[in-house]
Amino acid sequence: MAGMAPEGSQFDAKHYDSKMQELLSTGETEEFFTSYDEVFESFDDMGLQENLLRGIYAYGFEKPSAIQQRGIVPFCKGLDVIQQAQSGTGKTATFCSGILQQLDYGLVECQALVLAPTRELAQQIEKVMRALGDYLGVKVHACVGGTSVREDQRILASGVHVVVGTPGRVFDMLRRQSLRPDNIKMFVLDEADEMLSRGFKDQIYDIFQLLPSKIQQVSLVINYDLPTQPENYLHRIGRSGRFGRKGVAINFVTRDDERMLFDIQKFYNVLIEELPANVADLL
Ligand SMILES: Nc1ncnc2c1ncn2[C@@H]1O[C@H](COP(=O)(O)OP(=O)(O)OP(=O)(O)O)[C@@H](O)[C@H]1O
Repeated sequence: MAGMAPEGSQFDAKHYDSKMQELLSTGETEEFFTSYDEVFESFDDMGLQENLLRGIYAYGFEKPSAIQQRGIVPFCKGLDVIQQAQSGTGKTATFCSGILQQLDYGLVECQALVLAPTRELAQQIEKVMRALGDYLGVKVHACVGGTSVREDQRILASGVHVVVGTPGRVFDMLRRQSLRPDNIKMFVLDEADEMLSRGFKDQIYDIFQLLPSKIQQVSLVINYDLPTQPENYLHRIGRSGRFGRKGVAINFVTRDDERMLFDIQKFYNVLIEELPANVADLL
């Protein structure tokens, strides 16, 4: 997991900061920041599988939302992605589509793991994944606390492509080897800010330790304000990426944030591309 110390089970902020300073001073930030500016105004233009498109349209979506226009394609290209968007802007469907596009349906093994902070949210994501992937025949299961462990084990043993869950139960399933991590290649941390501040940090770290080392990560951080100090921007978006790996950050900002956005661009000497004027019009 990003930014976590290789040894020990705690995020080591000091180690992280010194690594960041090192990275910034060598000027090798290009590898780290990739401004992804491609916008796809229709689902049809994204190169998605026919049966995924059918699922998307059958679910009632006609036009992708702002985050979907920018977030689905980089995910499908296998990039590590960080997506920041306000609540209700369509981020769930963004990562669900990205996962559904990339699954190997001939292999009924868990290939994508999504972690969410609450049982309700995990179950909601499961429903969206199942609906969008209806024509693809996706097998998805929600592994959450408060449900029968036996039943979870039975469903996992019968074979699934995607597991959506809360950290405690997911770790339990991995520990019991009911959930085999060998084929997991995509990892999504939904509401990453919430999860990392809720005391899930150690559990997430423990889970991540059990996953294969080459894995695509997506962290979705919602309702994220810009930091009050430009120096902290990299800290925030960088925390979910790995050193030397490429990623994409999409920021939703208001007029009040313009000054800070300007300072951030100046501080890092990067250009953050503009976002659409009105998200609501796109939904
Ligand atoms: N392209 C779209 N067209 C129409 N409706 C959409 C589209 N994308 C998402 N929606 C709908 O908008 C609502 C919010 O979407 P979603 O749950 O993905 O957003 P979210 O950012 O994950 O929200 P939250 O943070 O509240 O969970 C849902 O009812 C979803 O079905």
